[in-house]
Amino acid sequence: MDEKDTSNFPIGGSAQERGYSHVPECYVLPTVQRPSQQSETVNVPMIDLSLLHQSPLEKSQTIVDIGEACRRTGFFQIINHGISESVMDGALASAKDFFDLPMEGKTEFMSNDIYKPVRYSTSLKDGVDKVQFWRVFLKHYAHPLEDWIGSWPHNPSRYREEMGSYAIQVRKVAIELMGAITESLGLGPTCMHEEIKDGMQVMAVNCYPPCPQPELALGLPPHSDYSCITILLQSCTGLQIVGYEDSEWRVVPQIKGALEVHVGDHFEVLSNGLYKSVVHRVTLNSVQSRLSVASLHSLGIDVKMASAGELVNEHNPKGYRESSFSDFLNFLTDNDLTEGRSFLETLKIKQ
Ligand SMILES: O=C(O)CCC(=O)C(=O)O
Ligand SMILES: [Fe+2]
Repeated sequence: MDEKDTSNFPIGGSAQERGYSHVPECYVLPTVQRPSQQSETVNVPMIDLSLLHQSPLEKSQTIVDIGEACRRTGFFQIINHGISESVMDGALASAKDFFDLPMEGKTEFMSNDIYKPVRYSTSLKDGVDKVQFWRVFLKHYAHPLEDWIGSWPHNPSRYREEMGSYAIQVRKVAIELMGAITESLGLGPTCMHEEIKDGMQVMAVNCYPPCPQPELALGLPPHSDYSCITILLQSCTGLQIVGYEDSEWRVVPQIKGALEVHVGDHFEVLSNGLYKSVVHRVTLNSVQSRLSVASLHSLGIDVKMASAGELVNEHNPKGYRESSFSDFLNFLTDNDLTEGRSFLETLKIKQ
């Protein structure tokens, strides 16, 4: 997620250090938006990515399973994706070290300018009476890595190497998955291959501090990602997705070594609505900080995503306007996602 932010609250440190625990009323969400503390765990489809490299039969069944998951929930988990646990642990550990730096180490990246390719900011809103979304984040472009890594934090010293190594590996997985998804749509594995290969990778490195009353606040409000797909690495549970059939929020389980995959808005558009961009949110806990690294993959900044002609017909007429990543950024300058505005809704063509 990306968002415009109006906070001037000092970022970093524990909730207590920031003084939130003294004024608990200031972050309460309206009752209907508060997270239930008894949410069930979602039964997430699990895809073994190594099967894409096995027999033609196993490969084609895996592509069918991926398509089914994109259609039913817009969400699945992957195992045997080829990224080692040490690389994933390194990304989370270097993120933690960055957020743990004293304020002076982070201020140079602090910005609310959503067009900046590297920025550090917060969703902790310091309005007169609302501090509802407890997230600090570092966001940076990541592809081509050599163009951007020089502007990433140089402190902690491990950051560039460890986050960079994860960035390269997760992008490889994303490219393979995007090919499998276009194939599952009947568009072939090389559909938009060049545009995808030259596309953007934006990494949202998120930290959710412990919240003294997690039942009254959220880490991130409900949203879908603008991307084609997002691959998410998390340090502990907290992510929830909403069921299409019953609108219930359910907890995404944390499975060691697995990564989460979200269908984003741009693949809902490409599929002309056959696949669903998953609506998700982040809940908090009172005990530990939660870290996540969301890697968002899209076409080039000004390259428009349109619904595939093959998927538009009299039974399924064109449902979406075309748009690019920069259209999304322009949308954000006038709209606040934390107030429930949705980019995808603006793309829908009313029949
Ligand atoms: O922290 C998470 O689990 C989700 C992050 C997310 O949804 C985002 O950065 O868009
Ligand atoms: Fe997201």
